[in-house]
Amino acid sequence: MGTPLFVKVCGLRTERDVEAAVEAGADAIGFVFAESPRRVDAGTARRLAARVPDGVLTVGVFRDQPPAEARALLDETGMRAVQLHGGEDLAYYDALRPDGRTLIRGAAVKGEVPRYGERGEDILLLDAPVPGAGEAWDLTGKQLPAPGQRWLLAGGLAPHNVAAAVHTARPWGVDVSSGIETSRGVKSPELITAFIAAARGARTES
Ligand SMILES: O=C(O)c1ccccc1NCC(=O)[C@H](O)[C@H](O)COP(=O)(O)O
Repeated sequence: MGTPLFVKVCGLRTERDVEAAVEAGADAIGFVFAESPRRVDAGTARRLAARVPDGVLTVGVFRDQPPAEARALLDETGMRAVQLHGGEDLAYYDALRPDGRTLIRGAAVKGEVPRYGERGEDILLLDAPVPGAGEAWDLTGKQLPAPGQRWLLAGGLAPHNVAAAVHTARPWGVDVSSGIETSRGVKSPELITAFIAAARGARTES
């Protein structure tokens, strides 16, 4: 059996969905503060994050928002990690680094695959060009991060295809949003549970 796969579920907005994710064994739960149908306000995020046990990362997701705005929301809601999903530069990462939160860099694969560590990130999340759109990117011929580097495969994953994607790409972890929804922005506890089980099953077999 290899290293356990890290599983992040993103864009949760209800207690029911957070409970399903925790119960199923998610490693990280993302709360979207960027412009999105999945966006949550600070009060909702704080209330939901309070239901997440210490061992599970709570992740605030941002896209090109001023660092001061991001820091204020992260502090107010008690997030343990931050995911930057826009064109944030090294200076932006450096501004948040002293806070001690896990830094996740959401990077779009458009041609060449972005390299791990270019922003000093703890985790690199490789995604399709439009985040949260449920679209996969083509892995064919891509130079993926080296084994042992902490990177998440994202983009169009779902319970029915995550195992095959893990076998092909051999990521350190996976991230999902659209594939655990019944309609845009509406998560399904059953799909959350099925996704986490399918992802974990894939790594166990490898
Ligand atoms: O989910 C969003 O709406 C979103 C909006 C703005 C920035 C980031 C966003 N999501 C980031 C994620 O981590 C998604 O889970 C990831 O892009 C995968 O999405 P999907 O292809 O829908 O599974």
